[in-house]
Amino acid sequence: MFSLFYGFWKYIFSKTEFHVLILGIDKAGKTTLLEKLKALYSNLEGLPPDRIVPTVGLNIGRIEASNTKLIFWDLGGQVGLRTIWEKYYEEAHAVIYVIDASSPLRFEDSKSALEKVLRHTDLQGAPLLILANKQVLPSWVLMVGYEGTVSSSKLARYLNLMELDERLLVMVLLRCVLIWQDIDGAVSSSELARYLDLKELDERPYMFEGVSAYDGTKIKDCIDWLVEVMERSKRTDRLRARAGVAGSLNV
Ligand SMILES: Nc1nc2c(ncn2[C@@H]2O[C@H](COP(=O)(O)OP(=O)(O)OP(=O)(O)O)[C@@H](O)[C@H]2O)c(=O)[nH]1
Ligand SMILES: [Mg+2]
Repeated sequence: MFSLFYGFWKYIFSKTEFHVLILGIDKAGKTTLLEKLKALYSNLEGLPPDRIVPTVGLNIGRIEASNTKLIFWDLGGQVGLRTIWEKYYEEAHAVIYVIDASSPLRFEDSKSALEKVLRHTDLQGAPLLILANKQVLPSWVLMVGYEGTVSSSKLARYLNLMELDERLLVMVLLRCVLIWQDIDGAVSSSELARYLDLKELDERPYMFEGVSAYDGTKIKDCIDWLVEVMERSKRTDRLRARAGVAGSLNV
């Protein structure tokens, strides 16, 4: 009798748990996003961006949002590591696919990696959130300003490199302008959607959104959407039914 009540109590009050895969090619900003999620939804600080290194194995993050538990699996995006992704497909309720929207030269690689993900039968019907990341500029770029030229002395003051000789300073300046132009070119989520022109999205819920994993812009809106679609998704029903069958076989 007790176990019956306990089971009922657990059914009513326990929070639904969802597994969300964070995928995308290397340097897209997946781990930065994971650390930002931890910071936004828990008391944990989350690693600052300058302490994040390329992922080789798996990073796991747990948060609670909209009365559910979300478990994120963040995998490495380097070419040799992408074969590991599919080992996690079967258990995933949804996928967040991160794209560096400031690096058009890498869009083709992002697109083909994503198409491969979408073709995999183990991810059938999984809701998909595509993030056009890096929409917000780092603080030093904001400081020197969008318009007008950056004076070398102003930049030097900020970089605190006054002791370098002039030639080196010019090189540093050139590098900064290159980075600046790259970031300045971040494409919007709708432009990215047009470029990707994905064909296999029909039966799954999906959304494109421009975000910044650095400062958290739009991240909470994305998580709200994701929770809502996972709760309504047929895939969630299928995973639940399978877990139920597995549970009853274990009794
Ligand atoms: N400007 C800007 N840079 C970002 C943003 N998010 C991540 N980055 C930078 O992008 C680089 C790669 O970030 P990671 O989070 O390590 O990328 P990743 O997708 O986890 O890369 P792998 O682990 O190699 O697959 C780092 O230098 C980050 O600081 C962002 O929103 N804006
Ligand atoms: Mg990473």
